[in-house]
Amino acid sequence: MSGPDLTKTPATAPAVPAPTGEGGGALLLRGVGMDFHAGRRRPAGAPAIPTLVGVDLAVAPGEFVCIVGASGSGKSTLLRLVAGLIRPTEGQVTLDGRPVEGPGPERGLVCQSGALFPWRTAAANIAFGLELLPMPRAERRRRVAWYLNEVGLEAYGDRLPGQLSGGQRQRVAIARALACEPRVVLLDEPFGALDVQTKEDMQLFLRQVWADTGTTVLMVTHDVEEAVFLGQRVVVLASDPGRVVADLPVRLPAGRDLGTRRDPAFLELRAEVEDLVRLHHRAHTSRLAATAG
Ligand SMILES: Nc1ncnc2c1ncn2[C@@H]1O[C@H](COP(=O)(O)OP(=O)(O)OP(=O)(O)O)[C@@H](O)[C@H]1O
Repeated sequence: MSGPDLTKTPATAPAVPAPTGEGGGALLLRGVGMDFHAGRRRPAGAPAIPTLVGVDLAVAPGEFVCIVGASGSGKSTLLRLVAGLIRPTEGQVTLDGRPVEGPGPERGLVCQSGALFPWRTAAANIAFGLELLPMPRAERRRRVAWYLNEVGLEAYGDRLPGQLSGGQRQRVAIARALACEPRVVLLDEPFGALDVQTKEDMQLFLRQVWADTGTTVLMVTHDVEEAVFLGQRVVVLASDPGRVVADLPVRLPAGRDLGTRRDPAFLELRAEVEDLVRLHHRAHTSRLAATAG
């Protein structure tokens, strides 16, 4: 993986060394299970089946892994467990050998809506996480400038989120997550709300940012094409209970462009993953029908 492109650093902002993946980012889920109602009275109508069971997943430092699966298969739950927003009822999540016990700056989360602070400018949004870290003000300013530049928004630092397009807002959200130089970036359907063209641009942009920073990426998407285009591996979840049913390597060149989508290897893997998602979705809906009947 290449290092950061320092030629892109603005004259006013000396280069901030970006993470290279050598600083860690090894994620391990061992026997992870999540039952939201464990040990509590189950609310009427709540499913008796746990959300996730027996999830084993290893992500190497600097790897880009995508998770796909039908709606309700537990994709977001898995990401929230890794983010430390919720604790598993079974098993353990570790980052570089240390148990994940809550949120932390070494794991940056980006969700579909971006969730920017509407009263803060783009630059101030990116600065937010840095303000919580012990860091001289000049260093914070340098990092904000570097990441604004990295996401191609150096001219937009003073804009409020309401004055940015959807794609620009997501770029700010990604820059905000990256600015703390996390060992792992967690992305939950980050481009789900964007139009097709902007989504394609953002996918290319994300591959570039990943190549520049070398950070580990774990991304949830329901878009199989996006997962195969972006990931080095695609993990497929099935529902009821949510579990891993496939973990497939993406054997495509590292330098991906829009032509990659016409590569026979791409088309073959996309079809294989779509079939798996469909198969497990059908099995799920027939189980529901049988229960209702
Ligand atoms: N806080 C919660 N309390 C109870 N159940 C929950 C909670 N969060 C999620 N669930 C349940 O866990 C299951 C998986 O939800 P999750 O959002 O992880 O799925 P998903 O695969 O991300 O779905 P989608 O693709 O529709 O976003 C669902 O049945 C959902 O109702």
